[in-house]
Amino acid sequence: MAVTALLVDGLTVRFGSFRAIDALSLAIDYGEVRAVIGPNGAGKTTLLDVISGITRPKEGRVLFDGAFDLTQASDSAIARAGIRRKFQKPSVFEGLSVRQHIAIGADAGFRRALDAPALEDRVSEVLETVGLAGHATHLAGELSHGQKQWLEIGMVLASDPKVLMLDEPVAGLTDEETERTAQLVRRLNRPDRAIIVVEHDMDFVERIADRVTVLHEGRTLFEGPMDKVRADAGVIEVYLGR
Ligand SMILES: Nc1ncnc2c1ncn2[C@@H]1O[C@H](COP(=O)(O)OP(=O)(O)OP(=O)(O)O)[C@@H](O)[C@H]1O
Repeated sequence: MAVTALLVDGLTVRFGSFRAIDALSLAIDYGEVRAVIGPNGAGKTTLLDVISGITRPKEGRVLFDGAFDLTQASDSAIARAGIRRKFQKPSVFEGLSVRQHIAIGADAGFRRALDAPALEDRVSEVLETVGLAGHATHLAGELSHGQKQWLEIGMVLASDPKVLMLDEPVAGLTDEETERTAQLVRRLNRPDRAIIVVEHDMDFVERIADRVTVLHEGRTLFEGPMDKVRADAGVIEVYLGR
């Protein structure tokens, strides 16, 4: 039986009189990669902002593990609970090494305190996972755009997240980098982790997502596997056919 990681329940976010999220309800399970797609302004980033504790809703709840209402918690408490996000634009520290970045991610985020050897092991494991082991001593400023994206994913991963949110992870990447990112996201999938990806690249979404939620005007227009999403007349009309 699938276990729900996040339950979004009757969520409404208003900016003035405009409803960016409109009575939205959805559930995201542990063990799944969920893509959230939809046209510009559909409310995708706003949803991630609510889950991260950056934006407060007007109504509704977001329950983590069935009990912890994220809409009542601070962004730091949410991060400490293991709900982590990679923002759209990479913002690495150009003068720090790749290894230092991952160590910061592990040190700042890991839910169990790690002693020095365990921290080293964790950093090496993450470097291997994100494909940057060969660049460990390089400065972040020397990395390509794609490598910076993987470095940021590595920083988040180093904290051992239970919920991992990726906002447009392949924007601006080459086809080869996109393919490597798809393989990486699938590797990050685990039974005790939920992964949420907001992305406009539909071929990438097809490669990574177990299920897809299509948002339109702050509501769910369609939810299901990508082949059903591609075939849905409503989704084609408001998004895919454009
Ligand atoms: N702080 C804000 N103040 C006013 N309006 C906002 C604010 N943040 C978002 N909005 C509006 O809410 C709507 C949803 O925005 P959001 O960024 O969530 O969309 P999105 O689906 O992520 O779009 P995109 O694909 O372009 O990133 C948009 O119309 C946007 O202009």
